[in-house]
Amino acid sequence: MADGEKRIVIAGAGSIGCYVGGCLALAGRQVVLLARPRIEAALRQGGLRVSDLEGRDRLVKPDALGVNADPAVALPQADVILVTVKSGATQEMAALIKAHARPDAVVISLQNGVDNADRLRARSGQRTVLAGMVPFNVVQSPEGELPLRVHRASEGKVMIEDGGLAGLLDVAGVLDVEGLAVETHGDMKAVLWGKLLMNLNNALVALSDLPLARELADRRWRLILAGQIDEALRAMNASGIAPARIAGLRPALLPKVLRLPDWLFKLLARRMLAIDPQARSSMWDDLQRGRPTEIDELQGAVLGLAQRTGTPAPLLKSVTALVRAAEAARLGSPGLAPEQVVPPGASRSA
Ligand SMILES: NC(=O)C1=CN([C@@H]2O[C@H](COP(=O)(O)OP(=O)(O)OC[C@H]3O[C@@H](n4cnc5c(N)ncnc54)[C@H](OP(=O)(O)O)[C@@H]3O)[C@@H](O)[C@H]2O)C=CC1
Ligand SMILES: CC(C)(CO)C(=O)C(=O)O
Repeated sequence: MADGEKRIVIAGAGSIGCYVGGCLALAGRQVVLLARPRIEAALRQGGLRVSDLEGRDRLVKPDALGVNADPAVALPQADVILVTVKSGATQEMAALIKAHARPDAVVISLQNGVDNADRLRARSGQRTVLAGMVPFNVVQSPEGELPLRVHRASEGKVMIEDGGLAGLLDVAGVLDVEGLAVETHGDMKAVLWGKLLMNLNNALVALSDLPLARELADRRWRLILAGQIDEALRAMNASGIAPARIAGLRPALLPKVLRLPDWLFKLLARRMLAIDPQARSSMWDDLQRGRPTEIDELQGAVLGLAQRTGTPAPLLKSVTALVRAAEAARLGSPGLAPEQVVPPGASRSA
């Protein structure tokens, strides 16, 4: 079977799943979106609108979309399964894949966090599982809007583990299509830890209620992000983890760039600030929808390293506690000011 004919199942059609699945369907790939009934109904009724920062705005008509809410129907069709559920649902999705997918289906995690591919590997049977990393943010239209719209609000290439599947699957050949740039990478561990450094900002966006571009433009928030990254780099260094470059920058330079005055940051960090004014973070989406966040897989992963290596992490602890409180309150983003996030006595510029 030619790579372009492989059947791709999107396991968890939300923001990332609908964006990736929509681009693939528009490129003529055979795609089935495994969705919750609410999203299934919206897609069947209005189709899927897929737009991006570069000005593309395309519609996949309802009859051109494969969508199903039943894993027993969707998963057995897959040659390739792209897992796009939040980390808290990885285990459940792994069990569904084990129960319903063909043994030769290749599973690819397109999730944040550093160990979702390992979780899938451990629980989805003997299948080949590859780690992936999505660098861009996707904004989903408010519930009820038809057609459901997913907008890629920033840029970047999706990285997927070079799995040495010679002859079996040319990952980039299947997935690299218009609107979705995909490349393989030989060291996904470094890529995922590098991405996690940037994802430490997801919580700040979620706590502040600010769009990402406005939050990053404010040095008071950048100092908190820089402080978290310092703590994370110390814990990673003590654990022998070397994160990959982020937004073209060596990780050690990130805190320095983030601490620059606003005017200089805006000048030098143009690539980091190329973001749609509406984009926030996936953790903000979770707080707004009253769902559990990925704080355990993001700040929590670094806190685990810090605890094991005895490196201090007061800012990461404070941010984690605030996100947990907001999750428990289920009132959406608490709209905190930067001063409310820094623990008493701690320095943002540590
Ligand atoms: N959003 C973004 O911009 C970015 C997200 N990411 C990462 O990508 C991953 C996915 O995030 P995102 O797309 O935002 O998440 P979403 O919550 O928007 O999408 C996940 C979807 O999967 C659904 N789902 C969960 N379990 C099942 C199931 N068993 N069967 C069918 N559907 C299911 C969820 O429904 P329900 O909620 O009802 O359970 C939800 O609709 C996360 O790890 C995130 O961190 C990475 C980069 C950017
Ligand atoms: C915002 C972005 C793209 C980077 O932090 C992200 O990964 C998310 O929203 O989860």
